[in-house]
Amino acid sequence: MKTSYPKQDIKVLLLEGVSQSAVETFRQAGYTQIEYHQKSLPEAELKARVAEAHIVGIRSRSHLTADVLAEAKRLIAVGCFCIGTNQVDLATAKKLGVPVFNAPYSNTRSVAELVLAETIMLLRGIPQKNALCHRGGWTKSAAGSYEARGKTLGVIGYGHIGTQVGVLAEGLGMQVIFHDIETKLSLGNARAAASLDDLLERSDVVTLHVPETPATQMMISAEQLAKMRAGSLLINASRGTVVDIDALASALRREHLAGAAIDVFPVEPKGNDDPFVSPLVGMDNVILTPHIGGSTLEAQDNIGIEVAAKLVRYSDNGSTLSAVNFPEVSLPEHPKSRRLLHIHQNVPGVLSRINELFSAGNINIDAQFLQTDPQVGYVVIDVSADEAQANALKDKLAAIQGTLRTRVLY
Ligand SMILES: NC(=O)c1ccc[n+]([C@@H]2O[C@H](COP(=O)([O-])OP(=O)(O)OC[C@H]3O[C@@H](n4cnc5c(N)ncnc54)[C@H](O)[C@@H]3O)[C@@H](O)[C@H]2O)c1
Ligand SMILES: O=C(O)CC[C@@H](O)C(=O)O
Repeated sequence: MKTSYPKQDIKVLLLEGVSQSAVETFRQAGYTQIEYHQKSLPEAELKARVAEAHIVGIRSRSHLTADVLAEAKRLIAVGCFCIGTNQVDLATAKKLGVPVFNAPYSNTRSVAELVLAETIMLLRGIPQKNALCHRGGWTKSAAGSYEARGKTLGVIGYGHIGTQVGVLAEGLGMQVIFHDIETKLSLGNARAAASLDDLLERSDVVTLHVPETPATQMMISAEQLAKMRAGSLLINASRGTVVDIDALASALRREHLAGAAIDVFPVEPKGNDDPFVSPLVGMDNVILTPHIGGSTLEAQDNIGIEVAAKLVRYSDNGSTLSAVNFPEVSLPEHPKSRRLLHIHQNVPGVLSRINELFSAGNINIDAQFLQTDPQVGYVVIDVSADEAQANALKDKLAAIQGTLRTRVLY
């Protein structure tokens, strides 16, 4: 059956070197117009490219702000080929009728493994020993070197990654305590700390696994660092805005903290050719990594398939299951019907005007799916109609006041 919007007309823009598995997933689904960039784009170019695109795929460096999204007149959906979605103005995307998808679990294990490795390295003082050996030095000594066994790991943000870190750390014989804003089921022998301060005061190693939100901005500042135990260690593989990096540098210089492992920074280079600047550069007891917590081939390959498949499913079938900013519907295929999508502001009267259109046109509705949230309504209507009727209906649907987006899928 011919669609009103053939796949070969749908432009897919993929940025930041997302895995080739994403490209392959789009190709296998019949999408041919795929523009691929290894890097993020400067804002003016990003706006120009997004203005042409129907589907945009990014990682953590491309910021889809309200300004950028204002250019995105044709945009159907956004894919974040990662876990974090803080780089997209989700509320604006929703107001524009654009669902945003991500891969909420695909790199969880990769981050957890790195954090576990860093915990051991930091406890043994390996970063500074390694640095000294590279300079021709030799510090064969047990001073400042500890086993992980029996030490307390404080996990801040006990979600997918935090729980995995906790489980792996228990395997090493560590005691795990955690702090979260939600009540969480403890895995293994992990226990909730009484408060963030309680966690900071009791932990030998503190690891951060919170999302970037207004509440987590600078949640570890001078005051919190001062509450950490003398000689303790900090790991941040969450978001750069969560830690006051100058205060951390100062705590390390004063040797209040014995070391740190930092993967994410308040300002990160736009690409691999840009310089990296941080007050932590040159500190031998700090492991610095270029935001690669989730960058393993396994994770990137899985993320490419998962997010591309979600975008294809939405574009082909209308399903929004697991969208992070949008009413979720999981739709069956009705190949004998025509499928129309209507995304609208959730204000009284829109649905009745939609239904009036079908009854006035004497069009039989085979199935109808509706999901709303306080701002947006998403209705999918399967009808017995020919192509011309479906396209005429689409135009009438588009004229209903409050309409954000409408399409004929097939
Ligand atoms: N370094 C990397 O490459 C990398 C890779 C993946 C994810 N991340 C980051 O890690 C974050 C966590 O990932 P996840 O999959 O575990 O997310 P998640 O949503 O499963 O878990 C986050 C947890 O943090 C808790 N939380 C939120 N606000 C909090 C607050 N103010 N105080 C305490 N707890 C709070 C939530 O309740 C939740 O349990 C992501 O949002 C992303 O920013 C980084
Ligand atoms: O791949 C990226 O750029 C981001 C990785 C990580 O921070 C995530 O949110 O999944």
